[in-house]
Amino acid sequence: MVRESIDRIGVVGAGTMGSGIAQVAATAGYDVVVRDIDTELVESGFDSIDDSLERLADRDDLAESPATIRERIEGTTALKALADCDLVVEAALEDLSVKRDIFEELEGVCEPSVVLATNTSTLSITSIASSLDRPDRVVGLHFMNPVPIMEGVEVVVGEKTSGSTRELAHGIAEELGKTTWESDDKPGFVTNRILMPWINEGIRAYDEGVATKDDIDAGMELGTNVPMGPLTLADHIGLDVCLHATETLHEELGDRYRPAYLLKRKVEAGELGKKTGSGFYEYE
Ligand SMILES: NC(=O)c1ccc[n+]([C@@H]2O[C@H](COP(=O)([O-])OP(=O)(O)OC[C@H]3O[C@@H](n4cnc5c(N)ncnc54)[C@H](O)[C@@H]3O)[C@@H](O)[C@H]2O)c1
Repeated sequence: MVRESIDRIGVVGAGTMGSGIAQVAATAGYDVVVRDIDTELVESGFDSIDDSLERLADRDDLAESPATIRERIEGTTALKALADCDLVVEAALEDLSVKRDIFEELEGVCEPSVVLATNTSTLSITSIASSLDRPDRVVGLHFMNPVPIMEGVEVVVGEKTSGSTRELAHGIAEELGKTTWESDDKPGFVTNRILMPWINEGIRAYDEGVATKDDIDAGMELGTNVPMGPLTLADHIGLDVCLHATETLHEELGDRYRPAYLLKRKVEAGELGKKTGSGFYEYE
């Protein structure tokens, strides 16, 4: 059985997603411990949380003050500080061997009843859990970016994920104010399996001169009612993230997922989108 009563949530990784997950958990009243590999990275995660909480407070979107919410979050560089957590969500690098190592360490640190969730975008839950004694307590809890704003969470069920782990994943996401759907542990799950080829095709259309980048984005926004066209969305996600996800899908699912030529060239040139100030568009 898995532990159902959750008071304290551990988050591994204080980057874009980990800091967002810590923030929504603390906002929902949970005590949170966030772990990253060095103090500066933990501090930078706290800076993002502070900025985001201030913005939400300015819009009257918080029931408590940012300071009260923030007090519930502790930072650490020691994984063993997660020993008394009732649930852990891993949001470290999208790299199978890094995630496997983290889960093996977590298995040594956390009680056997504690569910260990991963926020992976494309990696197999079954592969991440494959070397564990208790793979039944591993599940995908795929939050969307930016976590405090996006309502959806994809629950991904691995080969060995137990029914009680799966139930807990849906339940906790709902406690955090999210709405869930479920995917089997197939490459890219529901979201990235469909989103990444859409972005990739937008990049190919631009590279092959079908239209200007603005017209490709306008065509998809005005013509299909999506909030952002593929090139703008790629810049927001990060072109390196899009390339990595597409390469994983290509490896698993074959030629229809081959990354667009221009996506690879942009990443090699260090033009990763909004985060580097330039991608398909320029940013201040
Ligand atoms: N960014 C997105 O849009 C998005 C959306 C959904 C899911 N994801 C997934 O979430 C995960 C995190 O992505 P991100 O965008 O936050 O990445 P990020 O690079 O912003 O943050 C990752 C953090 O993990 C830390 N880290 C690395 N190894 C660690 C370890 N052993 N222990 C603790 N921390 C460690 C890094 O120092 C870094 O701060 C990835 O699996 C990614 O695929 C990302």
